[in-house]
Amino acid sequence: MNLQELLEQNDFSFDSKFYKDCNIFVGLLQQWGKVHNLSGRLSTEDINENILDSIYPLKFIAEYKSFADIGTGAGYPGLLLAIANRDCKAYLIEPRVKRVAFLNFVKASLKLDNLTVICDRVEKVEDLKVDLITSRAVTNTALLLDITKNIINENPSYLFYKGSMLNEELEVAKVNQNYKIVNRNDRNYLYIKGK
Ligand SMILES: C[S@@+](CC[C@H](N)C(=O)[O-])C[C@H]1O[C@@H](n2cnc3c(N)ncnc32)[C@H](O)[C@@H]1O
Repeated sequence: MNLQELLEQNDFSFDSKFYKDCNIFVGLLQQWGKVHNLSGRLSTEDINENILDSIYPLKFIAEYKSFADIGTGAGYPGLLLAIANRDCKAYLIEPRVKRVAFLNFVKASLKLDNLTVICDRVEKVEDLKVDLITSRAVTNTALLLDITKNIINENPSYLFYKGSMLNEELEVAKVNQNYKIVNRNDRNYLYIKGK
């Protein structure tokens, strides 16, 4: 099944530019990934599944004008969210130089003018305020809430891509705001909504 069929099966409808951009991303990741060990699985099928995982929350999260993705690695989820919505300001925060070089290469190749890649650990980032924080496979919820304090607007929302340990993490993090968990296969998306 190709990417368009996979996404349409999940009730998404994107224009042809989105699919063209994604295909370029897939090709670049497969080229760079072999040389630089950017991401574990590089088959088109695995990358397509990661693309779906990255953008799936667009079904249920509220609109946002800006977001920062913490620890984007080879692109998930922040790069795909930036491709899917070119009207919002996207910041990808990633300290590893080779990964940052790859993200900037994709940015230039796709002319993603809405995207800024920051080569640093999020704790060290200054002079940035965003509406939404996203993160997948970086650290636990409590720590994510703590290390992103510097870069949030007054009413931030959070979207964390989690697995099965989410309930324990929620207890530790003492999340008592308005939140919801959306489940898809082994994935639990934690969405903490700003006021
Ligand atoms: C396991 S990878 C996950 C990459 C991507 N989010 C994914 O799901 O495929 C974790 C990434 O987080 C980055 N990272 C770790 N600590 C970080 C921090 N404090 N601030 C920003 N990025 C961080 C690492 O460099 C690494 O690329």
